[in-house]
Amino acid sequence: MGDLLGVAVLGAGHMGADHIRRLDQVVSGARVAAVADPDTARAREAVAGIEGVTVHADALAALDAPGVEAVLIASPGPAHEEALLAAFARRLPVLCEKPMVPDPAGALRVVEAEAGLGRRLAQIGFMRRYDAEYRRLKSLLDAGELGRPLMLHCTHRNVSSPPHFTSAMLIDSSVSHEIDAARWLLGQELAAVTVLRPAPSSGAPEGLWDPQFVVFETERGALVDVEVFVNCGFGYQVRCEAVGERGSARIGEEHGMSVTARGGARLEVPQDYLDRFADAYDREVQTWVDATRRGQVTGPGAWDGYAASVVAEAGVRSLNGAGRVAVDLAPRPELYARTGH
Ligand SMILES: NC(=O)c1ccc[n+]([C@@H]2O[C@H](COP(=O)([O-])OP(=O)(O)OC[C@H]3O[C@@H](n4cnc5c(N)ncnc54)[C@H](O)[C@@H]3O)[C@@H](O)[C@H]2O)c1
Ligand SMILES: O[C@H]1[C@H](O)[C@@H](O)[C@H](O)[C@@H](O)[C@H]1O
Repeated sequence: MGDLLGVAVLGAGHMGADHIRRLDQVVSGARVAAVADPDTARAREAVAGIEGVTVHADALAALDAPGVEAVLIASPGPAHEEALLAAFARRLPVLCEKPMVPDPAGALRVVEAEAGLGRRLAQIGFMRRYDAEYRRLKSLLDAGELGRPLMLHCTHRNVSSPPHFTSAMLIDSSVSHEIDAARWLLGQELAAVTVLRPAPSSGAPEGLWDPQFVVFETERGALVDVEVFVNCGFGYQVRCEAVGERGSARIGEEHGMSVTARGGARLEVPQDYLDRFADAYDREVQTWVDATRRGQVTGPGAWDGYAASVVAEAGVRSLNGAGRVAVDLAPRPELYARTGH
């Protein structure tokens, strides 16, 4: 390994371009060595001013480019499986954006491929685990101050959804964060899911079931509810309240600047995830680079990505009329024996 970890970034869209900037300007110990995007103009724009980086239309060509020692996958979810398996074949450590692989069968193939290597190479981009507020809530729950957790009440609102967004993506793209956060905060698997939907908002694109209300039952009898509303129009709001037998704790309320002007006061609300979770993404990628340089994987892994896909797919079946759907996970390979891996 050189002085700086050489990273290939696959996908130079919203997330990929932001990660390229982060690797180049924020994170220490790494450099962008290669970028792949079928839209090569977009890739070139994302690396403008960065030296020593090669641009590729094909993702696999970027993995084989000079100086590549690790991979950051920020292409759309359906492209992730091929990229993950190709990285494993080359023994390259990977940070893969969520959803790891939206289809559970593909997600299981990724788990089995990594388990077959006998060592972890993949970290999944569930960045809320690196958010300061989520970490405080996790510490509080682990310390037992709230007593046994009974419920999590979650809110996940986006100002608007991208044009390609489908009703299923409210669950397998947006709620995938709550699925991972709930599993991590509670240290339990999610055992069943029921999705309800009110009459759609008139602010949602025609045909999109937005908002939705999702209820998870955990394996030890806690409940997790999620309001997901991706065309709310007014702000990016991610909240979570944990209710235990002896207390409750709430995060996500106090973001933005408090402004007093013209005889009134207002609290500015972030408008997107890049703003709300900026520090979390920075900590996520820095931690990944540091661990990779030590030859370790410390963050959420392929099993977490797989579990999220299975739970989300059950949620999509519920959304499509199946009522309460039980979650059926494959046996957990020994490689992922420890919670959160
Ligand atoms: N962690 C988060 O909060 C967060 C936020 C946004 C997006 N994401 C995830 O990041 C990923 C990318 O989302 P986005 O919003 O940047 O999408 P985007 O549409 O803005 O960008 C995707 C880019 O990938 C390119 N691409 C398509 N197929 C490719 C392939 N096979 N190899 C390489 N590049 C390919 C596209 O041309 C496009 O430029 C998704 O998995 C998404 O769920 C995560
Ligand atoms: O891909 C994005 C991203 O994961 C965001 O964090 C989430 O708030 C959005 O709903 C989702 O569409």
